[in-house]
Amino acid sequence: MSLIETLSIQGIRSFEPSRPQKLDFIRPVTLIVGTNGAGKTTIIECLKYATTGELPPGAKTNGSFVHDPKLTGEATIRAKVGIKMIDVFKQPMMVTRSLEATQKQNQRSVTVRTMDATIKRVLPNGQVQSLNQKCTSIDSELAISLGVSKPVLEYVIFCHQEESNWPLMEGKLVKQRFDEIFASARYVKALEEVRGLKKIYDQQVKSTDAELAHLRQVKEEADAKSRDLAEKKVRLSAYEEEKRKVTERLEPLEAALG
Ligand SMILES: Nc1ncnc2c1ncn2[C@@H]1O[C@H](COP(=O)(O)OP(=O)(O)OP(=O)(O)O)[C@@H](O)[C@H]1O
Repeated sequence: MSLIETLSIQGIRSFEPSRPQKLDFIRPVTLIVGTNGAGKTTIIECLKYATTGELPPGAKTNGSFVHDPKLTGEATIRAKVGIKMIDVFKQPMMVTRSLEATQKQNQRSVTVRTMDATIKRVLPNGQVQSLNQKCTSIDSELAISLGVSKPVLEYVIFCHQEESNWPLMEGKLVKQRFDEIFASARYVKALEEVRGLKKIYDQQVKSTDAELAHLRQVKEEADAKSRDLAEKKVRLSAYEEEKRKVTERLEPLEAALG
């Protein structure tokens, strides 16, 4: 089992951009309590963002996930979310994702860019391994390290409160999400591939059967011909024997005739 030990948040919603704030998660369970607007949802959103790379609903378009640049009077706010965890292989690792929100002059909207995502691992030999999104898929690496797939993290464990009713949504979407959660899409794909291969092999069997029938007929003809040849050879050797006997009788007669 993997375990998230700490979460560090900087410059996300009401979490200040000038320094990171750290939360320690305790075992067996950590309760997050606070008044309205205290930042409970933000903590879950940060956990979801750190583990899946997915921003909360609407955050890409209205930029509200990052601390509002208008509140500090700065054009750009750099935000960072990090988790320290123990992976399924019992190795410690750290995940950091950073974002940047820019408030353009004379524009109300804020543009948000994902800047970087890194994983740092302490290997069993004590060496520190560092991976970033330029050299690997951080989301896939994390799913392996956490031992939980991205759809389970996104739709079940860190499901956003605004999306918690998704099982009651339109049937097509519910099926799509269940397929993702149970990873059935790859089985459907594999099944499609197996069906395609079966079609190809069925056609090959059909044409091989037709060829076999033709070859059987050719073999029967060849067998008949070889039987005919053997008969003819027997008759030929009988004729040759008869010819030899006739020649034997003819020779003294020819000699007598002179
Ligand atoms: N872009 C932003 N910049 C700065 N502060 C923000 C930004 N977006 C939201 N906030 C503030 O961050 C806080 C977000 O709180 P959050 O929704 O996480 O609280 P909560 O504890 O889950 O509240 P509730 O119990 O009402 O669900 C609010 O106080 C909100 O005013």
